[in-house]
Amino acid sequence: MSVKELHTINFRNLASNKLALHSDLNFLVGDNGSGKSSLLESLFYLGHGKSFRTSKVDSLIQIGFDDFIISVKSNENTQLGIQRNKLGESKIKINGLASSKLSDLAKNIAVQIVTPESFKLFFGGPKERRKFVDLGLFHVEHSFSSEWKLFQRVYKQRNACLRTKLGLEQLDYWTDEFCRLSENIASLRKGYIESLKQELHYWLKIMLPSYGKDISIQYLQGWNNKKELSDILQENKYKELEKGFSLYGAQKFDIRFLIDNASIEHRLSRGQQKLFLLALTFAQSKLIEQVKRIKPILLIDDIGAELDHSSRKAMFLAYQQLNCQTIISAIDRVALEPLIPDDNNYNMFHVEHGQIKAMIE
Ligand SMILES: Nc1ncnc2c1ncn2[C@@H]1O[C@H](COP(=O)(O)OP(=O)(O)OP(=O)(O)O)[C@@H](O)[C@H]1O
Repeated sequence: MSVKELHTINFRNLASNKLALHSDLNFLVGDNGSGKSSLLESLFYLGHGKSFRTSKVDSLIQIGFDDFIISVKSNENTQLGIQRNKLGESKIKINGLASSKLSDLAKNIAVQIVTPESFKLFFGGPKERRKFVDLGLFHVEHSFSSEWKLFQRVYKQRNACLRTKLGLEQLDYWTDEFCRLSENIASLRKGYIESLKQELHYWLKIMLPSYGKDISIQYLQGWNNKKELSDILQENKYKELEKGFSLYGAQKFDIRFLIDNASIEHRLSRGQQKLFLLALTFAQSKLIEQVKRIKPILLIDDIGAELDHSSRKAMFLAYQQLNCQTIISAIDRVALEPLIPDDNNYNMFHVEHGQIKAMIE
């Protein structure tokens, strides 16, 4: 999918803005605090039903208003919209029809983002890495979403037995289910990470050619992979009862990015790490595109941060092969120079005090 028109009302500092987007490449230029990230956030919100910056919906609604609306028309004639109010109530519309599920929106639009905060993938806790992998899996592996929902239900029930110690006779039942679902989910994740690794190498060859072949992703499934999960849980039964929650299982998975067995963050500079993040996101976008009929939309916030001229050029070479609708923001036009195609086939927007205007180049 590519967005033809994006309309925001009362989202952050963006009052009412209607943007006619280019089907390939779009640039947003504006000073600090003008509203660039907010615009990217609005499109991300439509695709994910949540922000990449906050879990507080109130802070997304423009100060002094009660709700916000984000809607898009696609080049394929799909119309999607979401309205969210201060009480946390959402109204979702897909092609004019009301829907009650945020996941229905995500079935129609896939949005990927790289921001200066994306470094959390290396430096943050496992939560960020789990989110990244599961987002890809949600789009690429159809059975993942239902297996994961089921797993979470069983995980909660098992934890309740461990915590309250009231349903100990039921613990064995929930443990069997927990093991079965953990194994299923671990195998889906493992398969996905194998595909991601292969795809990643293609993009690293373009963006980080001198490191590409030495980079690998290590998958840690959430328990020692040389043992059966059921045996581990049996061995640790009293430890888990003492703690009151599950210590092993699919909820505990993590991934590591390595160069010759050393963590990436110790071997690559900040700029190189950003190129790695972009390569990873491009790889994920490509996998999503291969499986879904919907092409992902790629958002890159503050491209100038961390990347020098030649890194931005390398990113542009890769972008040209990606063939996804992309919106890139920067503080000034100079930061965008290595990315601007000679054929003028792009749209440029200027953002100022929450107002977005198309610029004639
Ligand atoms: N709910 C809200 N209502 C009104 N204004 C808001 C709200 N939330 C945030 N803002 C303001 O919106 C402005 C735009 O923020 P945003 O992060 O989009 O800027 P930006 O253009 O991406 O800046 P930078 O280049 O510094 O990243 C900020 O000044 C912020 O204080």
